[in-house]
Amino acid sequence: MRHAHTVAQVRAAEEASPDLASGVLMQRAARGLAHAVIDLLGGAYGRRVVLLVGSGDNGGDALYAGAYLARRGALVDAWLLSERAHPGGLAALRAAGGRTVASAARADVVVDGIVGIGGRPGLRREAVAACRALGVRVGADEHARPLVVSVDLPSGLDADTGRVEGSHVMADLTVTFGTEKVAHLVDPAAAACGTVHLVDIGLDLPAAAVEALQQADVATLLPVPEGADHKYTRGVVGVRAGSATYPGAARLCVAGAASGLVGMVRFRAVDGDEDTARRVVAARPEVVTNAGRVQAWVVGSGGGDRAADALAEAVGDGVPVVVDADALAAVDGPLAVPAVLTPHAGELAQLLGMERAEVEADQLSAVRRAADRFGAVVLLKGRRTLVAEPAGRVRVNTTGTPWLATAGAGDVLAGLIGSLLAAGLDPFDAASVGCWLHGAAATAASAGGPLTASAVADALSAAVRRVLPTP
Ligand SMILES: NC(=O)C1=CN([C@@H]2O[C@H](COP(=O)(O)OP(=O)(O)OC[C@H]3O[C@@H](n4cnc5c(N)ncnc54)[C@H](O)[C@@H]3O)[C@@H](O)[C@H]2O)[C@@H](O)CC1
Ligand SMILES: Nc1ncnc2c1ncn2[C@@H]1O[C@H](COP(=O)(O)OP(=O)(O)O)[C@@H](O)[C@H]1O
Ligand SMILES: [K+]
Repeated sequence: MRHAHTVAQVRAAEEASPDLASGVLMQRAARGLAHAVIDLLGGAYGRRVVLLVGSGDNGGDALYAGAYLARRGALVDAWLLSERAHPGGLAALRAAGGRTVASAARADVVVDGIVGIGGRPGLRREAVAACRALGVRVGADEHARPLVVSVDLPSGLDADTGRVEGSHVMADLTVTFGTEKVAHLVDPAAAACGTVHLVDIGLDLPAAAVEALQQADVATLLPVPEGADHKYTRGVVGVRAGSATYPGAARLCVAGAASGLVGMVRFRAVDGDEDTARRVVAARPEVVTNAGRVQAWVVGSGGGDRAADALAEAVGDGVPVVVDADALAAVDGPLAVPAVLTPHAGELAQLLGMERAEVEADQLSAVRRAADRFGAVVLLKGRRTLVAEPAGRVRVNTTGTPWLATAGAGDVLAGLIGSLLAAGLDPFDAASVGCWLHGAAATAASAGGPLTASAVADALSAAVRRVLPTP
């Protein structure tokens, strides 16, 4: 599991550490930072390193790491952006042969120690000017540039929210300490961090604010059939998706449900259209289309005008339900059954009465608000899909590829989550394991190239197999 904590949690853990006062925490941080820079550059000797140094301990980390790099033969210049700089770090850098400079134009790597978790969002004018002089991207501008390593957090980001306000550094690599921060995992801030490398400095931390499943976590959560299981004990997932207008959505949702994680998939067309059902069975002969019991329903993908009725009928069955696409419009408060709502940003904006841009700018608070208001697990789809439950836990998904942004991919995801619910996972685990597998299948099927929703569905069984221990 990857964990992200808030600044307040990190501060409290640092205060409680016996190694804070002696400066040992900072030494661990700086050494980890220096090693990450050496790994990135493939060595230190002869490399031109410019440190951008702010007034706080974030600048101190950069200075001590600079001293370490200078001792290994790097040419290290520290550009001090404030009249104050960490005195111990400055002395260490000078003793190692590093220099302080008032400007610089060229570097193999820029180490961004302007501001870390102690900063307010946005960059000051001098910091923006220094970044520009060195070709460090601040926000969306693009030009030829050196590698940029941010210390703890790309300067200018808000550590706790995932929001972006004002200018900020765009990093290739962010080296963080003790634990990840929310901004490392949650978009849009996460998109500014590049690769995130965590250095353990020995902090003792409480439960995380945000977490991200890793393959090992998915392996422990996956439903695996046992000796005496039969198809009904493994679970039956019901799909009420597609319509005469959108018959493809029915097939894609069923394909997501039919990756083999449940004993049976039962399909019912939302508008009762027999043609849709026939086409689903033609594509997937293992799917049954008669009425009967299910352990979870998926409702709404491509469901057209009758999705609200289909949702009401599914809820009437008293089993957990995945509410997707057209059925989301019928949700105006908590449902009578455990539910996973699967909106993209536009659908979540409608659910909350907000603008889409507001949801995209503050994804974490929007998904938390929706989980609280609808008393359900809410999965907000995007590059970094978020899964929130009413009790406050949040997971962020880090698998996938931008090629997954393709029509019908959401139908596959809804079916997959439904199958995990029917197999017995609770809604929070079903949603977060579902988007992890969906992203992993997409990455494998894409292999760096174009992707269709059908290809994602076809790759699901193999993605599950890769997670399971080898027999
Ligand atoms: N406390 C500890 O034990 C450890 C702290 N560490 C480092 O310490 C950092 C936190 O240090 P600080 O609490 O000194 O805070 P920072 O160094 O993150 O920032 C505070 C300083 O930046 C200035 N500042 C605030 N907003 C700014 C902005 N938008 N633009 C430019 N300057 C701004 C403030 O005037 C203040 O002097 C962490 O991010 C991490 O890098 C690490 O060394 C690990 C151990
Ligand atoms: N930039 C991106 N990078 C990775 N995955 C993405 C990106 N944009 C969207 N996705 C994923 O693609 C899928 C799109 O689903 P959705 O918007 O519901 O499409 P549809 O309604 O056509 O099925 C979601 O799983 C979402 O998380
Ligand atoms: K920084």
